[in-house]
Amino acid sequence: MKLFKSIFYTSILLSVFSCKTANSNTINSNNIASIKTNEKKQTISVSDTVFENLTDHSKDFILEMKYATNDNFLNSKVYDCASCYLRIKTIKSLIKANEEFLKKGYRIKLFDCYRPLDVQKKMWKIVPNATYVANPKRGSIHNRGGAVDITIVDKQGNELDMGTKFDHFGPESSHLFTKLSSDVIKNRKLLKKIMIKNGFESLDSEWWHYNLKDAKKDALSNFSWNCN
Ligand SMILES: C[C@@H](N)C(=O)N[C@H](C)C(=O)O
Ligand SMILES: [Zn+2]
Repeated sequence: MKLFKSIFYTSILLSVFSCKTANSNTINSNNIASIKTNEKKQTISVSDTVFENLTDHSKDFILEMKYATNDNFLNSKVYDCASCYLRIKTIKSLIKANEEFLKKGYRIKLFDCYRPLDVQKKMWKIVPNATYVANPKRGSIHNRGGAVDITIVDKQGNELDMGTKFDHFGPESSHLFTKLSSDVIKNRKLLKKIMIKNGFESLDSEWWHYNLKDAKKDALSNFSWNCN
């Protein structure tokens, strides 16, 4: 009888324990897995479209945000402060491109990043020419957080010779313009090659402008970033 009782209670204990273990394992593994999956899904979709400050992700860029100064074709400071906001997917591709430049002893200098739609309208009033300024009715990829205006600098911070200044609205700025020194052609080619390799496309008329390929369908924005 004693033996029977001890077998009976032991089997009850074992079954409760195994049931709990199996149950909690199943629940835990399912829940954790699904929560993680959900979190992962959310992280991927949110992080790729959200706007963030480039310098929160990398300090390896040089910023010379021209529209935060009076030294631009508007002759007016149209940004409150010099920050480079972009969608995270643009930041990711830009960092990869910059890593390639760094390996070669160069880095990217930025002249412009995300640009509010109202600033695009101001630009269009001054230069209503879609070769050089995107029509705000359609919007620029800058307004979608997917375009950058850039050049390359060496270890001393000297800009490589690209043949014209940034925002020179003339044929000499075009990738198709050939009456340029071999150095200029080489420098433009280097910029283009690395940017295209990392998910960007060039604009024929402006050697400095690059659009993230995967940004055309993103929404136009008009927010101004916080300067504090
Ligand atoms: C204004 C110039 N820096 C520029 O970015 N032009 C392109 C075409 C744009 O406005 O998208
Ligand atoms: Zn541009």
